[in-house]
Amino acid sequence: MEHTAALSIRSISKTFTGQRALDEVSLDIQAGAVTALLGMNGSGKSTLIKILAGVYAPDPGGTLSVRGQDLPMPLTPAAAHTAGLRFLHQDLGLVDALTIADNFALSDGFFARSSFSPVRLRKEHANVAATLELLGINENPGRLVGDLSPSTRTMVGIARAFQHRSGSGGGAGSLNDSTTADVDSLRRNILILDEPTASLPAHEADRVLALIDMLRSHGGTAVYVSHRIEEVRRIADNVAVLRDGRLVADEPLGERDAAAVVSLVIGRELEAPAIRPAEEREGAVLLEARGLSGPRLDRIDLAVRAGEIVGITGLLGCGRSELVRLIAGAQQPAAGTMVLAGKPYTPGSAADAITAGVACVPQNRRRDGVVLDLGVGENLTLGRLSRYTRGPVLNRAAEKAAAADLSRRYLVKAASLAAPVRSLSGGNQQKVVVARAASGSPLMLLLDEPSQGVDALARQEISRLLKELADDGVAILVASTDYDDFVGLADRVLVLDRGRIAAELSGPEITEDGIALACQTGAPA
Ligand SMILES: Nc1ncnc2c1ncn2[C@@H]1O[C@H](COP(=O)(O)OP(=O)(O)OP(=O)(O)O)[C@@H](O)[C@H]1O
Repeated sequence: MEHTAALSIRSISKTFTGQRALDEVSLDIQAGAVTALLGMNGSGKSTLIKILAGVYAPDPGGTLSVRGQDLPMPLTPAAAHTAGLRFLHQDLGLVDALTIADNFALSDGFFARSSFSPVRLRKEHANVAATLELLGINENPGRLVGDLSPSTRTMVGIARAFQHRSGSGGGAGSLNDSTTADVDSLRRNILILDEPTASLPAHEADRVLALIDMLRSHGGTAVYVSHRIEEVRRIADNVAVLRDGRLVADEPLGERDAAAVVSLVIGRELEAPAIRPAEEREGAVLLEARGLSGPRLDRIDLAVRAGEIVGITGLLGCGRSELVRLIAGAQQPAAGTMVLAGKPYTPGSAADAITAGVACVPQNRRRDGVVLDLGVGENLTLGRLSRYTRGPVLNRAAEKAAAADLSRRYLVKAASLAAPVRSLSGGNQQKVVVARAASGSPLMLLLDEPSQGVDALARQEISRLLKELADDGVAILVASTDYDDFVGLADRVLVLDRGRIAAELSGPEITEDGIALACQTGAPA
């Protein structure tokens, strides 16, 4: 393994209005190794990555160099690309309606030309096939991206980042030009991934990690952002930690266990979660579903008691999210009935569900969970303004105080309550969604992948607040593919398999390994 710096970051700072997101960050990224870039929500990871990508200009004074060569500052996206910096952002930037090969061509500016020439098309397909093969991706370049599994899409996104144009001149687009990747391009470029596995189920994430492993075995260099500590332990050689915009650790991962990595990130030890006494879970049945069916669900019977926390998990396509959507009124069942608090429950929309007392934290927070251009405070109290009005008059002070209280309890890090949600880090946006859903005094709270992109401390805090809600009698249903979400939180975990409940775990059976096994075999460990 080489030990030179592939990328040197020197004195990089970034100030947004009213907020210093990065403060004199200096860091060497070792060549031929995977560096995990860690930090709590809002610590500055994405800001640093956007500076490396040439998307944000840093404050004057900092420098960047790749293999000893200074980069022009402020960096442009084109100069970052020329220097060999390659990025995989969370939204992969792939077009579902196009084939893998067309997506490769699109990013390289070949699209318009290549689509009309059968000769070029064949050649491009062969090149794309070679690139996929080099990275161990067993897919036909002619397949539509929309038909790929989530992990394959991510892997295709990585492969595409490594293509480079080679050719024998004749100008861009000549028949001898081609896009391809070879071992040299894997070694030469630096791959920077911003939470590539955040929305992938654990077993799908494994495939992406294996690909990064393979990249390293070819001598490749990667910077990897993740809140999933087990992944970091598996993949990283080095860890660099940002806290409040400052670099506070830059060292080899060594033999650190998960707790040690977490304390490096949060700056102290994470306390063990409190166990809920059993008597808290003995409420009356609040929601009862019978024969609930939909495109992915097959006659589900389910009862959730007041004060109970029930987990729902399963492998890809098991029907987990559909179950949440049916109960949340976002989708209508093909068959089956539901009863909520003793009354028939047939929500025709999410608004109906909320009126009936069922609140939901949806999976896609940017689309369904927050209004990005409204302030943090307004998002927190959205839909609940009647609480802060007397007659026609809105009591702004009461609304503000309620928003401030929620923001404090859910550890939302924002410049101010007036800051638009768009300016928050991903994890902090998620905390706003959870806080709002939980604050409306629901009878039942549904959460779909609640810890996506949320740091370890906030995750534990959300867990603690969910337990408090359950202690107050709220029925809670948590759908997740991150089995760690259930440990120390759920009273029961239901494992779905092809639309049916295949296993149920409770009490001490609820461990990451126990759930993983039940997901694979359909039976509790
Ligand atoms: N466009 C922006 N305008 C104003 N403030 C911003 C903007 N982008 C980021 N910030 C602020 O900069 C800080 C760092 O945010 P950043 O997105 O880099 O965090 P992060 O470490 O990537 O967090 P997460 O783990 O939640 O994704 C945050 O306090 C955020 O509110």
